[in-house]
Amino acid sequence: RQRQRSYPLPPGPRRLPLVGSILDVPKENAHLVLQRWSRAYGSDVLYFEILGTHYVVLNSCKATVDLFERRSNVYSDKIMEAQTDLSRTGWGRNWGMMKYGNYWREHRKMFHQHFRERAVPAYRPRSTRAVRQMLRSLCETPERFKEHISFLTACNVLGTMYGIDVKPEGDPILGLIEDALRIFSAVANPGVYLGALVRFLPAWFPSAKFKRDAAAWSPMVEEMYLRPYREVKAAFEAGTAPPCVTTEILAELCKDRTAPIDPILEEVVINTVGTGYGAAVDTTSAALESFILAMMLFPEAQRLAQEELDHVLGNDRLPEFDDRDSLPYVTAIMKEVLRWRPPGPLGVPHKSTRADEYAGYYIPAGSVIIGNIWAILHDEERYPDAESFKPARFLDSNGQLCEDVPDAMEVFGFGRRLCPGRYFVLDTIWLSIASVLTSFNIERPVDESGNVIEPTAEYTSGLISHPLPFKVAFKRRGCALLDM
Ligand code: HEM
Repeated sequence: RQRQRSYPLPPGPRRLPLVGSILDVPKENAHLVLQRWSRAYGSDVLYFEILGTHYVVLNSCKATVDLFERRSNVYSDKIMEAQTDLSRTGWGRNWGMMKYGNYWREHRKMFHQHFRERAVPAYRPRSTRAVRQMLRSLCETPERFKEHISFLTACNVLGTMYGIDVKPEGDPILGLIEDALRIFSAVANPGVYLGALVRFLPAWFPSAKFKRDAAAWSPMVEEMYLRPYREVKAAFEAGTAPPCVTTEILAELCKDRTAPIDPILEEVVINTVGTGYGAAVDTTSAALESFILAMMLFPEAQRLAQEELDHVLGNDRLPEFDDRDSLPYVTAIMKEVLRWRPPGPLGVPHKSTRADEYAGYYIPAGSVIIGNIWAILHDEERYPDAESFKPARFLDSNGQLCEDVPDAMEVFGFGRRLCPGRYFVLDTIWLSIASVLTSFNIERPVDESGNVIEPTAEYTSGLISHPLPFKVAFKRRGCALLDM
């Protein structure tokens, strides 16, 4: 109370009695509106309130470093229990939304052991196979490129996590995941089911549709977590488990493979691997869809990357991970894709655990703290001409990756909750970009009358933002596919 008296709240939209800023909070493209508010109020820290819940938005890299990193003991909590009520939907197992503390730490430690920088090269052979499968599918049915991208990511992650070889058509596990992820993206959209609204409304109230939806969704999400785990565990007990992260974890935990696992620890295993693939599939697909869109919209960047690839590979083989150091422009394209259209423009909100003061403003305890990844990656001071697609911004005058420019890695979030899958996914995205550009020219398609079809280049709103459906022409190049 003392602090509250000494410092004002950060600036933000009008607040009405009881309901707060409910009328002004955007439901669509919230990242853009929050970025605009920052300019309008002349502050990189904003505040709004809905039905008594405090929201603080950080719109600059400096503010996110100052709070999420330098004061991580206060700003590493998540909002699931208190605001979004995700646990009602079955997504309570998602440790990316879990309360900061020892239980979350156990998940993070287990995951980190298998996805730290030095661990991920072990997964590269599988990723390479998955990327090559995607190239074959793109040759056969290029118009279904979105499905091929989803299949690549699902195949790669499910294979790595559970050793599952998913079927290209009608795989029941894939269907289950897609349904569960659709639920997650919808309910976790900060603009749709703003938690405070949900919590205080009775179930029959039209806006409380969430509560009814949640009850129906819960068994489906639970099944998504349990079914693949149980399959691997049964195979592990029978001594036939495929090599994968789950098998490795089980082997670490059980000296004797038929010995029972401590039930609390087993829950941690189920959540750790299950959340991993949930967190990976949609984000990776969104990034690769944006890559395809960018190549169509910015042909010069595509041409320069292909020149580099042809020079290094001689146009007679596909790229390998070992080629990475010789292909800096391809790496720059990857960074620019993630910067230009970050898959999660508002990241995953954190929560403050005590009252604080920052930049002369009061931040109430229990505030939802949103790091606006979009605003940071479109900050004109750090990325001049930010809306343009310019991979060269990451390169020095010799065309090498430059250490001194911001590297857009805020796309993976902040502080102690920073995405632990980043090394793994950067591998997948890099190899996909290098392989697709080696094998195809990506062009705007033409209709039957020969007119070029322009994409809308618009995006969905939600926790993960995808380009709206668009058409594209993949034209095969050279003999690069011969050794597939
Ligand atoms: C381009 C792809 C990806 C993007 C843009 C991305 C982005 C993010 C972001 C923004 C967060 C929240 C960070 C925060 O709270 O500040 C996060 C968390 C997380 N990500 Fe990723 N991610 C990607 C891929 C992956 C992959 C492939 C995996 C797994 C293999 C993964 C696993 C996780 C997990 C488990 C968390 C929760 C971490 C925690 O709360 O401690 N992500 N990711």
